[in-house]
Amino acid sequence: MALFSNKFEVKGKLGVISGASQGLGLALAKQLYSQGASLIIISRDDNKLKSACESIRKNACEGMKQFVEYMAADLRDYKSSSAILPLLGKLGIEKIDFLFCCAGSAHPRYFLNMTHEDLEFGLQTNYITCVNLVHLLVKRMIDTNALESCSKQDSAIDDFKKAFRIGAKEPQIRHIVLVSSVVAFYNFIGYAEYGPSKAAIKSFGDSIRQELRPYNVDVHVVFPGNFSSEGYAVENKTKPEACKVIEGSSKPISVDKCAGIIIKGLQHGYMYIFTDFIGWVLESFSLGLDPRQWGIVQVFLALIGAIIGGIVDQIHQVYIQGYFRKEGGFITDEKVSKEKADDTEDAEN
Ligand SMILES: NC(=O)C1=CN([C@@H]2O[C@H](COP(=O)(O)OP(=O)(O)OC[C@H]3O[C@@H](n4cnc5c(N)ncnc54)[C@H](OP(=O)(O)O)[C@@H]3O)[C@@H](O)[C@H]2O)C=CC1
Ligand SMILES: CCCCCCCCCCCCCCCC(=O)[C@@H](N)CO
Repeated sequence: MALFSNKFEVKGKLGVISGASQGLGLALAKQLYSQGASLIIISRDDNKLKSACESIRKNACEGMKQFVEYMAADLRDYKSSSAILPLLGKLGIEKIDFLFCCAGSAHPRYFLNMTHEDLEFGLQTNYITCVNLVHLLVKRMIDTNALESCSKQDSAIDDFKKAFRIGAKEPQIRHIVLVSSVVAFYNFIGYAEYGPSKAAIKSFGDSIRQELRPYNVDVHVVFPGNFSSEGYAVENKTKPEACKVIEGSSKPISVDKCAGIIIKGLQHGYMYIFTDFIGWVLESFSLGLDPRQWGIVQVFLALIGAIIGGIVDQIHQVYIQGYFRKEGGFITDEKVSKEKADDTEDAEN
């Protein structure tokens, strides 16, 4: 007997997942496929996509007629990404039931060592890939009949009931899931190329959640802490030590565990989903007009955050001062990679 009504039932449904050739996107695809969904996965690399489809198919749901297809496209480029539309036509797909935007990557380093290409790459890869795909598919998700049940004579009570889906039989809700990061609530050294794009995803999600709800589309934003994916291994190669120290409270979890937490959060109907405690705490510290999870507790945490937040930031600032002093001033990327090489050498001896 389920303790709550599942607000994210995917059996027999069709979903699109970007960034699903590896990492979180692939882990989500496997779990959703095992729950009976059919999928179209999108990323750039054809070979990675082919092997991802094979590994997804190994998780077939007993007795379900389902499929997994892929499209290779660089989602930074709107024109080539729009090939998803004729692909849907070819597959005879009218409507998409859920969309996960997982494409993205972090390349943490010192801002003083970043090139403008690094900064542009970060924005394109983390923000534009998300907005392009949502823009391309949203009209295949909205329920254009939903507003027909409203009439000009409706009262404010009727609006309230419709906004909170009270009374009427549960309409079919479709879901857009945007993957941001904990750094959207608190950014720090090393993530100048990455954090702003993740904060932009939060803001983008907040805007379209308001606009799309009357069309029976729920927009969720996921704020993962660290998890051990291929991307996480890559980002740690350039991540400054100071960045690792500050994000230390976000211990990396497995990518499968992360995917499981996200799907559970969607089934509970959360609009904001966190994969570790510190992410939920940091949202509480900057609650504003955001959706809540254990809202009463978050309000008390917001007060605590208002009191100690400034002190925590000053502690980090003093730490950075000492870090640079010990490093002897300006830290170049060469120095960082030499540090890594020395570490590896020490480890091997
Ligand atoms: N790992 C972590 O600790 C955290 C990660 N996140 C976020 O979660 C998401 C998934 O992370 P993770 O699994 O670690 O990432 P990975 O780097 O392991 O995988 C990223 C995926 O995105 C695809 N991708 C990258 N660029 C593009 C592009 N321009 N167009 C289409 N597809 C693209 C890649 O495929 P291909 O190379 O074939 O294009 C790959 O499938 C990312 O948005 C990341 O920022 C958030 C918080 C923590
Ligand atoms: C009392 C409260 C004190 C708060 C102290 C501050 C803690 C900051 C934790 C930040 C965790 C950031 C995880 C980033 C994950 C990510 O997105 C990267 N792996 C890129 O992929």
